[in-house]
Amino acid sequence: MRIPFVAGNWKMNLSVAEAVKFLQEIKGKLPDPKTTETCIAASPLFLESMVQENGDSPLIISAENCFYEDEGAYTGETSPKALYEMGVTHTIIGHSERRKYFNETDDIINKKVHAAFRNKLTPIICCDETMSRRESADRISWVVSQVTNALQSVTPEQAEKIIVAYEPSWAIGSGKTASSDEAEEGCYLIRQTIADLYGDDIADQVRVLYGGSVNDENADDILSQTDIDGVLAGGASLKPDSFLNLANFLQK
Ligand SMILES: O=C(CO)COP(=O)(O)O
Repeated sequence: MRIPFVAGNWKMNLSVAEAVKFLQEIKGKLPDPKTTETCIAASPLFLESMVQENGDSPLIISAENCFYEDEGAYTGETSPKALYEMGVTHTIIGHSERRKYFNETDDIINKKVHAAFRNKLTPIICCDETMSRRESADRISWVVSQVTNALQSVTPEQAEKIIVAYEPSWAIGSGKTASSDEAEEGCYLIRQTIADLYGDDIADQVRVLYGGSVNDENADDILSQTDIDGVLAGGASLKPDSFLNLANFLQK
């Protein structure tokens, strides 16, 4: 039985003061984590204040990215070791914006997945699909190869803990959500790839999320799909009310 996972990715938005206020506003209003786990991924600048403000609230505090080395001469990078020390438990890895603007390759993403596990962080691995890929014949192999490459040398014990998000970049920030069938198809493909790599038992445990213009109007359709265990929302996670609507969706 997979526990639904509702996550927000704030990207490079809000301020430290706004982040803290957001956590104050949602405190006590989140679902029981036995029924739905909730998570916000934020800038590393905010994370320490957020962990402190969060206290024993069930909200999971995640980074949006981390580097693949623990420490060293890597100016400007975010250490996964320091994230763990700070009380952060999860990190997004391989978001399409990292792939597009920061040239992250599958190889870098795989190294980051290992760095996350080495530092006891749960990776939320994003799998992209551009519109040109969607329209081309190799789109299935593109999704399969991103998952396969991200998981190179990842053990079955580690693999069962990962969270994977299908986030077609043509649906991100565009207001154009994938239809529930398109979203299910992408998430199904990811689960099948994990089954091919690690077997059905592990594939059945891994949470697969959909992300791309999710809001409280389309969440119903998306979350009712068999292979979609939750959402990774950008814009709709920036306001406490709309995040709470998504977080509590399954309790209604
Ligand atoms: O990129 C996303 C989450 O990681 C999705 O962003 P939007 O929900 O704003 O489209």
